[in-house]
Amino acid sequence: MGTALIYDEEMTRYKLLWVDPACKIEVPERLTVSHEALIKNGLADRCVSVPVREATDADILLVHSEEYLEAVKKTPYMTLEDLKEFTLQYGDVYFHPNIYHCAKLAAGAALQLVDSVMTGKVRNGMALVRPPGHHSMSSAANGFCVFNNVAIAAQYAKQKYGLKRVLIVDWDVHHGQGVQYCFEDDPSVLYFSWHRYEHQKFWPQLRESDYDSVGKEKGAGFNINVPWNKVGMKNSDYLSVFCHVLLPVAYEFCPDLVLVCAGFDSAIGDPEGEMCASPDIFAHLTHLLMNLAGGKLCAVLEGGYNLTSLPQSVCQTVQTLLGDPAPRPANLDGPCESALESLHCVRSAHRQYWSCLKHAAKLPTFEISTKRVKLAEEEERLEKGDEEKSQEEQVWPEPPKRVTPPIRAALVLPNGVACPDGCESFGASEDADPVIVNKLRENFVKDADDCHALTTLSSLISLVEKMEKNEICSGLALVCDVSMAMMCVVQHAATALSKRLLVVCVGDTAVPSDDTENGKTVLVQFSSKESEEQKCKYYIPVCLKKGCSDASGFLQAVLGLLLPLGYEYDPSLVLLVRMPDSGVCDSVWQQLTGLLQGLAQGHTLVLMQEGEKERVAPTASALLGDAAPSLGQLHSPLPEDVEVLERLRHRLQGDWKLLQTTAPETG
Ligand SMILES: CC(O)(O)NCCCCNCCCN
Ligand SMILES: [Zn+2]
Repeated sequence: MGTALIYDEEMTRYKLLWVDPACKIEVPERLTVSHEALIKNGLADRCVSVPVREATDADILLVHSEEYLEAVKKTPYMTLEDLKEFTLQYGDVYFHPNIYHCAKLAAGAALQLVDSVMTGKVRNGMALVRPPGHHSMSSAANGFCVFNNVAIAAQYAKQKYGLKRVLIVDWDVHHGQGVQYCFEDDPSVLYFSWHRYEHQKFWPQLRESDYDSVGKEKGAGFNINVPWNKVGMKNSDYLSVFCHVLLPVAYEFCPDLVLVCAGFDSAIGDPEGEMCASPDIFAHLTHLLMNLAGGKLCAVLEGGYNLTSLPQSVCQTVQTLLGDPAPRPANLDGPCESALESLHCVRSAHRQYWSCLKHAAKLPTFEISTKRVKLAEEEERLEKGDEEKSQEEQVWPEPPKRVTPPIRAALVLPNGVACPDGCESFGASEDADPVIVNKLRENFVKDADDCHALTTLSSLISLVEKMEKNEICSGLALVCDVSMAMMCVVQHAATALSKRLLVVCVGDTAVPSDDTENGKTVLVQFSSKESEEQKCKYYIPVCLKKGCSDASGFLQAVLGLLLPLGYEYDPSLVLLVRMPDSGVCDSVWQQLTGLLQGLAQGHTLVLMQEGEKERVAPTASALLGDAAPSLGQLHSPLPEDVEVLERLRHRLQGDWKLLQTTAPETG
């Protein structure tokens, strides 16, 4: 299934008609440069074009009051003076004779997107709209927003499709208070937002935008606010919050649909956000959400005011929705202290609501609050100092071209095992390098005349070579001895390949720990066997009580340990090894295979035992980028597993900064 793109140039036909410094950044060009970039990069015509429609009164009344709708209906007939007058009652927003029409189209576009996804016409999609929506409230326009496009879409989806749970992810740099107010007592809609806050000094300066607004009554726990108390947040800060807050909770919540308030003013260069995250981070944020809700994801444009980073970020998002592998994340150096403090506060505020956070460190409230006050005062003084510091022009490299290899998935299968559609069957190329073959023979193939093993191994080696050259994206091999095949690839990668290898071993087996010494290989092993304590930074045994058979424990380990570590390590190849007795179930296996493709530009090589031929189809579908099946609502992970995870994170966070979840104790 494809990706929907919803855009109509009618939504460019309104603009600010008077002087208002607060609103001058919200210009029609935001939409035109974004759409033109999609066309220029050949992404628009890879999408399914879905037309906009006007939201009906009934649609709008799902969120807004009748008096507000009636008032807005009058604006097309107002004089300029009346429009100015009408605007005065709201904050940081402007009206225009054509904005009511455009606001109906923006909301209608979101609904068209929901229909396209829910009816299975497409898998996911993006709506390029203006005016944005997430600040508008039941009876008020605000922050350039007139109707709350995404809130209306959530109510519409619940009503029309009987959805039980909807996740709204708001990565815009402003707090979508309109969305929060709409759902704060509603446990069926989980609203997640990060936003520039600066201890309530940044617009809209609301007390209820802080991390302790967790929702009300039945909705307690279903509102997650991550305040950024400093500007300059980077890719590491964003990924940390996804891995340690949003994803664990989102998987536990198990939404039927994911809506994204896709604001790109959280990208570098934006005058509002003043953050430093690069546009390609949105490829990863999108990718990390694409295995929720069976891939049903609707992204609706909110903010984004830098006419260079906005189109770049839009293209990164749409290209990922189309299934293209994400670019390797630029050098991730760990979250900053302010971000860690916010992370700690949010996890602590939600401990009581989400079992994945149950063991999150508590907030020493007294100490943290006084520390925060001290910090804020300190910042106040600094702020005074650099009042005149204007926003220096930020520059950043053009996001890398994301070329998809001609072969998406290559499979090395024994005779008689069918190769699923979309995959290429891969055999040892005749020109297998004799030197390598001989070395294999010596090192790995026990009885030298076992030509079957030899051909399989040389197929593996040439497969790895072709992945290295980006001729093949991912691979899957059924081998007679998984451990031996793993050692062979590790050995080859360590010597022949110049880059880093991440080995993810699912299940018990002896692993080549000596090879992890050289820092070229990181090996993470999930098993139920306590392994002898390895002090090596590069061999990480994750011992789970029920091994990989307990979905929630295993998944929390993947989200809270493997992913952050994998992002920080930034391998050029991921080797995913499934041991015969791993006990991992198909849906968890597919989630893992899907999530890991956010690393190494999707270069994932899967090794499985020959006997597991019924695993070929589900694994191949994950390698082809199909969304993994939903895991269902996860029960609490076993306390022992959470304990193991916390201890591991604590032990490793000195070496792996993205594992941190609390600010280092300051002296
Ligand atoms: C959709 C959105 O979240 O991007 N709207 C942002 C509204 C910002 C209002 N304040 C502007 C002050 C000018 N420096
Ligand atoms: Zn914004």
